[in-house]
Order: sequence, then C-alpha cells, then structure tokens
Amino acid sequence: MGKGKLAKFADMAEYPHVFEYPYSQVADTPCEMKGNWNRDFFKNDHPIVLELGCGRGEYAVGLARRYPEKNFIGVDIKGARMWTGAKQAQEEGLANVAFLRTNIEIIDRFFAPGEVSEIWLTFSDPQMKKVTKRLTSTYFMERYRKFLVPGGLVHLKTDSNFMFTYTKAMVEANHFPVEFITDDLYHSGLDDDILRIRTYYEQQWLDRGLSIKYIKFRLPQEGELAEPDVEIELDDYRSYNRSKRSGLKTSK
Ligand SMILES: C[S@@+](CC[C@H](N)C(=O)[O-])C[C@H]1O[C@@H](n2cnc3c(N)ncnc32)[C@H](O)[C@@H]1O
Repeated sequence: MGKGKLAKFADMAEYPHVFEYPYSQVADTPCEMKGNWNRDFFKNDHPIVLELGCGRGEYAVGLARRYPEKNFIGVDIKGARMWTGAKQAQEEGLANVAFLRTNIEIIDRFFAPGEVSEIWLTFSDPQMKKVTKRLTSTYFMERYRKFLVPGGLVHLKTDSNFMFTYTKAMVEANHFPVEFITDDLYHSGLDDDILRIRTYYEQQWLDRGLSIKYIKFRLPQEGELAEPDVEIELDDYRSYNRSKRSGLKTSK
C-alpha cells in the first residue's frame, strides 16, 4: 500500500531539499533563501531553473538528471504530489534539485533579481475564467521578471488549446522574442530532451489523443506589459461548469 498523506507530510518536513512556505503561514516578508539558493543550498554558481506548478516534479527531477550543470527547483502548493519528486530525488542522490511548497502568487518573495535563468510551466491549469490565476498572464509575468535574468527563458508545455492560444496572444501583444513554437510537439521534428520527459498530466492527455503544444519565449525585464484583448474558444473537454451553465463558449 502507498503512503498516506500524513506520512508524506512527515517525510517532507524532514527532507533537507524541501522548503515549505505556504501563504497561510508566511508573513509579508522575504524568505531567508531569497538571493541565497546557490550559496546556502546548491553550493555552486550554476544557473537556477524553476518548474512552476510542478505537481509530482517529473520535469524538475528529469531535467536535474540530464543537466548536472544546472540547479532545479520544483514549486507547487500541493505537498502530497510534490513528495513523489522529492522522494525520487533523495533516493537517486540528486544534489541539484530542490522543492519549494508555496503559492506561485508570492513567488517573487523567494528569489532575488536575476537569481533565476529559466522557468518551466508544465501542463498548468488554463484557468479559463480568471486571467489573474493563469500562470502565463501578464499578472504573473510581472512577478517572474522581478527575479528572472534579463531575457530569461519561459517554457510552456500544454494540452490546452485555450492556454496555448492565450499565451501566444500575450507574447505577441508584448513583442516577446519567441525561440520555438509548435502546436504538435510530437510531430514537430524537434529532437530534444523535452520529448523524453513526460509528466503525469501529459501522459493522461496523450492517452486521450490530445496533441501537446509547446512555446519557448524570452521575457524582457523592461517595458510596460499589456494584457491581450482576445476572445478564445474554451476547451470543451475540461469542466468549466459555471460557464457551461451560463452558456459561455469563449473567454470574453
Ligand atoms: C494540472 S497540474 C500539473 C502538474 C504537473 N506539472 C504535471 O504536468 O503533471 C497543475 C499543478 O499546478 C499547481 N498550481 C496551480 N496553481 C498554483 C498556484 N497558484 N500556486 C501553487 N501551485 C499551483 C497545482 O497544485 C497542480 O499540482
């Protein structure tokens, strides 16, 4: 039988590579790790890569195995999910991966300007009803740019046509440089490590026959950000009960 939630939480509290700061427990003050992740935890000066909404942390762990010259931090609020990745990293003795349990809304409290090189968003909830909860909205870009190196990379991998279309529009509206984009990753001809790591959610969507979309863009540090003014068809395979009841078919 697998471990229960309480046993997982007990493990998490003991793991040296797990940092827990849920919003409900932290005051409006910066975390002591802010600006110090490499000095105090990783003990090197390698670039730091975040996986935001990491769930079980397949990307954080998978990338950490492949790229020992980079440091990875998986971020999520759900501790029982994160435990899977944290345990795996511990069992494999991976020294270049950590986990931060917190709300992404306050992510800028944990990293100093220029401390992070790249951000991965893996199968983020599209949040079709509320743009300020959507992890690729300008609301979050404002937070990410506070600690991302100038022109740092943001990767989004998603099943959601809504999320992908919205993100493309957000990138276009703000003239962010796009490094790669495809609406069908596994038929794009791309030969890259990202094709060899599949997250829990990714596998579920693939099994249902959905194509995987991917965009990689650079986030400039300067300039005012504009929310795109677009009407986007909602994904019909997700539950969005309230909008269904109101007969809503698009995001506007
Ligand atoms: C759909 S799951 C994807 C998990 C994983 N990346 C995967 O592909 O299997 C989205 C994850 O993002 C986390 N998440 C969403 N919004 C969040 C927020 N604002 N703060 C912290 N975690 C968040 C959820 O807890 C959940 O684990």
